[in-house]
Amino acid sequence: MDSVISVLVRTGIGLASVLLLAIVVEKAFSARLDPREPPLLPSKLPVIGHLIGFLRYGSAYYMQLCRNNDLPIYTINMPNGKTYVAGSTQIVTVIQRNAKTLSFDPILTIVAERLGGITGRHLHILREIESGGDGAHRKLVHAMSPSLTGRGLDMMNTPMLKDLEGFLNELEGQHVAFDLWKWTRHVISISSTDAVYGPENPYRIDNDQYEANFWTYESNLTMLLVNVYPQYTARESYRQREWLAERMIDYYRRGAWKRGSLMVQNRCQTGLDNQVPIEAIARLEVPGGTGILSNTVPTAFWTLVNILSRQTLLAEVRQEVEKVFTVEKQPDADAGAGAKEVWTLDAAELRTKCPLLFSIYQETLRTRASFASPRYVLEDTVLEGRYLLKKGSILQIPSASLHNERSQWGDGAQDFDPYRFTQKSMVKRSPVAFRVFGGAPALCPGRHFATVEVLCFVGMVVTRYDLSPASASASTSATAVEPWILPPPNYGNMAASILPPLGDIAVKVSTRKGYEGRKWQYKVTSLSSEEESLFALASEGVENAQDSLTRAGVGLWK
Ligand code: HEM
Repeated sequence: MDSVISVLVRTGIGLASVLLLAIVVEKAFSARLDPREPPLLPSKLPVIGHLIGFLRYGSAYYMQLCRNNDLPIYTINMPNGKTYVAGSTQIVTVIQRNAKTLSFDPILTIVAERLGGITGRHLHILREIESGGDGAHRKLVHAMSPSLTGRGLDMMNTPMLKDLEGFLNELEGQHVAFDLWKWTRHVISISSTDAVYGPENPYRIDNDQYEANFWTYESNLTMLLVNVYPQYTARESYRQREWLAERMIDYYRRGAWKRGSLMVQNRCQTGLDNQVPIEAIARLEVPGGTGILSNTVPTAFWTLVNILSRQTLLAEVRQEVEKVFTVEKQPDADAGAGAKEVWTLDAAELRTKCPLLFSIYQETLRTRASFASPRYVLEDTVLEGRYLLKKGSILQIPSASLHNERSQWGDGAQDFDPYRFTQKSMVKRSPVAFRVFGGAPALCPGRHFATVEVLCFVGMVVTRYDLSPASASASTSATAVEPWILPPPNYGNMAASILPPLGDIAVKVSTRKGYEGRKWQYKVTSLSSEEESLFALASEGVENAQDSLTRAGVGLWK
């Protein structure tokens, strides 16, 4: 008994000492804060309180802090140093004007080293110039943008849509319940990566083994990012990373990249021109998979279930999308002397003539985004003449707090309103209020590709099929009707800006009555430059985007 008491007493003294030490450190930290720096936001548990919040909720934690505080920008104390959190459109507008000193590039280096496993001389070549490197990684990223618009985009859309066609045809033969999340993940993973990597797509290796290993790696990045002897502390994801890297190195060494998309070719050629060894180019593709897939897959999933779970909305979307199909009769051997109807969905028309579907897509992104854009402060920077950001600190911009700002989105800012982007809003909105694809200097180059893919996937699924939830008890019954219960987001995922669901969602599928026996296909037509600017969204030539959207009658901005 005595020994139990003495253990309790010792533990109590130990905890009290740790707490005391933490309070002293926190006090010392606040004393070091320059009065011009954003105000300090203490955590309930000194020193590690914010870290615990971050580990629990990921980037969504920054949004929660913003929601509970009225400050446009503040400072929090993290074990790795000072972090500023900017959560108002007003301050983010100013931040974007300071893109030279508030840089994304050191983050690219962290990604290359910790998530790609690149070290030594190879890392030095990639590292940002401001930290003494050769700056090649930024060049590789810049090389992507031109190949993800115009002809390069069409070249990727063609195989991606061909794959979608095949996967969606297979659903006709699906007579047992299946997990809608895992199915969507597989369909989008293979369709996207076939488009990116071409006929020798590594994701298809060994019966899609690369795909399976990639998702295990992707969902366990935290300890790799922490980077303390990752071979021991992040054993599983470290092993997956190396396995994935080996396959990518093989793809590049064989020259398979020359048969891939313009995006892959441009990246690789730019790397070679800048003395980046082929092994390092290949290794970058491992975390590169998170760029291509980690947001597109959940966006496709949530957009789809946002529609399927609302019967009236589903009927409206079907009516809208059906109008853009062209229908032709084709002689059909299976139908004897009869002819088969061929229903063709033009990807460009879907993008420009379906304002409701496009609105639901944007609203899904707005309400589901939980990402914080990280920026590294390269030089002391003063915002609005009053907030000093000190060199060497990290700045986080949680998009979700901008997406919930009532001055920008009105009283229903937190509600999912499928019609939000179809109307001319009465609220005058800042261009940075919608920040799903980030902003200068790191605006997402893949947004056009992702937009086409998600709209085409969702538009075709809802037109062809009835999908309904199947509970475990009724999973094989064709008649039971279950209410949709959407899974919660997985806050533990560090890779995604649009969080994946936590858990399964079993559904059953059948071809819609009256829609059987048709042939379904997509058609790729190029976007006009005006149409492309529909997808410019936030921050990319903000003024131009706003003009084009207004001309096109899309109520994104006012
Ligand atoms: C719905 C799908 C997608 C969403 C929501 C999304 C979102 C984002 C966000 C929030 C950022 C960070 C920007 C910042 O920090 O300001 C980003 C960057 C990036 N994304 Fe995407 N993304 C999507 C699809 C894609 C696709 C399909 C690709 C590639 C084909 C891609 C490639 C990239 C790259 C390379 C960057 C880094 C840009 C830079 O450093 O300049 N993304 N994306």
